[in-house]
Amino acid sequence: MSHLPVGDSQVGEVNDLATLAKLDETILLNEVKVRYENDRIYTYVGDILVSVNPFRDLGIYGKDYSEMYRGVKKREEKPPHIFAMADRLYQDMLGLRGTDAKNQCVLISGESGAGKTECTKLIIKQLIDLCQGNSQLQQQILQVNPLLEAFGNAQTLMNDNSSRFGKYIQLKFIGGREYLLEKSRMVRQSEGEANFHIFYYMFAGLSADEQSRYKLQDADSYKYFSDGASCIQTDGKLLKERYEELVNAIDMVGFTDKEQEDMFAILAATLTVGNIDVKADDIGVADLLGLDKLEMHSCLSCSITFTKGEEIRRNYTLAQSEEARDAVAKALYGRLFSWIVNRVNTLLVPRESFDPDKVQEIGILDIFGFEHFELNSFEQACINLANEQLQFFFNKHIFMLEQEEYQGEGIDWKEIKFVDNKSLLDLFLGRPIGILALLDEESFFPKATDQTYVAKMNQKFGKNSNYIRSTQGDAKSFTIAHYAGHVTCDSMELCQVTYDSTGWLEKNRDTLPPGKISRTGTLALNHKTTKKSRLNQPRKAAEETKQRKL
Ligand SMILES: Nc1ncnc2c1ncn2[C@@H]1O[C@H](COP(=O)(O)OP(=O)(O)OP(=O)(O)O)[C@@H](O)[C@H]1O
Repeated sequence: MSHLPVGDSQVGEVNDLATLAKLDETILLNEVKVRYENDRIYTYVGDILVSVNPFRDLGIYGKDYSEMYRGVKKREEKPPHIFAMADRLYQDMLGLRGTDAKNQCVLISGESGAGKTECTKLIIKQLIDLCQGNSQLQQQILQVNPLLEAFGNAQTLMNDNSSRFGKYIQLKFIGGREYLLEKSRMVRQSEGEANFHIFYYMFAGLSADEQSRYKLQDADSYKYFSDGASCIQTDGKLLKERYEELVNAIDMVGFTDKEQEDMFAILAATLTVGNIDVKADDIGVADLLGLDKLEMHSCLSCSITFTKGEEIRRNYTLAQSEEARDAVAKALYGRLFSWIVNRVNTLLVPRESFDPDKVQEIGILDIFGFEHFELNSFEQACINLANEQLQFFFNKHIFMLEQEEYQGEGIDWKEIKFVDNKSLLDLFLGRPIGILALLDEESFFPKATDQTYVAKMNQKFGKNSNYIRSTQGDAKSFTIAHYAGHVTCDSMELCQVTYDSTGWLEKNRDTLPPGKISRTGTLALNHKTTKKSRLNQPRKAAEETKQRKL
């Protein structure tokens, strides 16, 4: 069916759109739409599998389907399916289709709520079924998702279970890496959005005794629930079930009881950090963190630098103290999350000895999708830039390399036109002058503000076709014409996202009051610092920004 020329086939009947005699954006969208209306959510376009989120159970992921897509010899024999993708990855990794055994990689891309994480889970599920390996290990791997989702996902306006971190999962040589956890969510959430799921599960699931052991107060009293915590009452039953699934997952993956207790103690303390009254002397949460109260208070109220052996103490303004407090909470949560990911990797390393050079792997990259809200901040800019980079990679891989190959082989080929987003990447990543380089530069100047940052951008990028300066005389916002995400907008023009620069400098600095968190659960604050080390902080921020550029 998939090889019918376009003239003989009905719209929606072709499984692989790359086989159509003519394919443009309108035809592609129409084909996918008609297939979707007939519950065919998957469509091939050459090597790519297009998936449309049905938002309902179509009954297509059970054992029967898993069996149907096992060891498929010819892809055309079966309708497109995510399990077919998994089967092909598996066969190619092992060299079962007549080619050399090779490591494989899947890149899953789409806007927020498109179904990327579900696709990731389905691929892992099918790969595990195909391996038929150690059943305890299989179960452990399957439990990693609910665990990471509890700590790394949250309700947003686009998706009730939105991933707020990117992940790259490596199967076989088991391991995972996290990218860019949205730590700012720990301390502030927009209207209609929520903190990370784990906090709500914790209140719904912990017994009264446990809550008192962790010194938890009434959920409504915590300032880090910006939009309230009423869901703990209204959705209590469901949240309790989720808590039980999570505790089961924690056990299955292999965390000890002590580690589990430590996790909840740190979560409770992190939440409590938000209620510190920086103007008052009493910092009760220091006890929860095992810290000296005076030391912690001092750390949140002033900076101390040493110049030529002389101590210079500068009191923070109220806003600076609050920033320092929130930075502690973000660092605690961020490090707890990293610790969990690292611990999962350690716990799931196969026990049998293996030669890393020979181990084949399948990598699955699932990052957050393009975001375009009413209010877009630094997090949206980072997420959208990551999506632009993926799109660039995709364009390069699919169009440019393919065309180069045709040219190299002297094949008569009419050049395909595609939208190249390189100019946008240059706008963001250019050095020495790009949006992020300027942000690093401004983060370095003590007197810089979010407004001076935007003013500099207006001056530097005023003539860039992807940069639109605000016409409102509003010095705090700017607009970017994005390539990624444009199908989510009304027209097929570039998607214009207006970013509000409030807090960008601070978020980019991501300054923790000088000191260190030595290990999860122990925050060793030491607010004495030297002039040199303070000056190094923007550089550290710049290094982290570099890491964010996936
Ligand atoms: N194949 C599917 N069948 C049925 N429902 C689905 C499917 N894929 C996704 N969904 C539904 O859509 C919701 C959103 O999907 P998912 O969380 O995978 O989106 P996402 O692209 O990862 O979003 P984000 O970028 O915000 O993390 C899921 O919670 C699920 O209810």
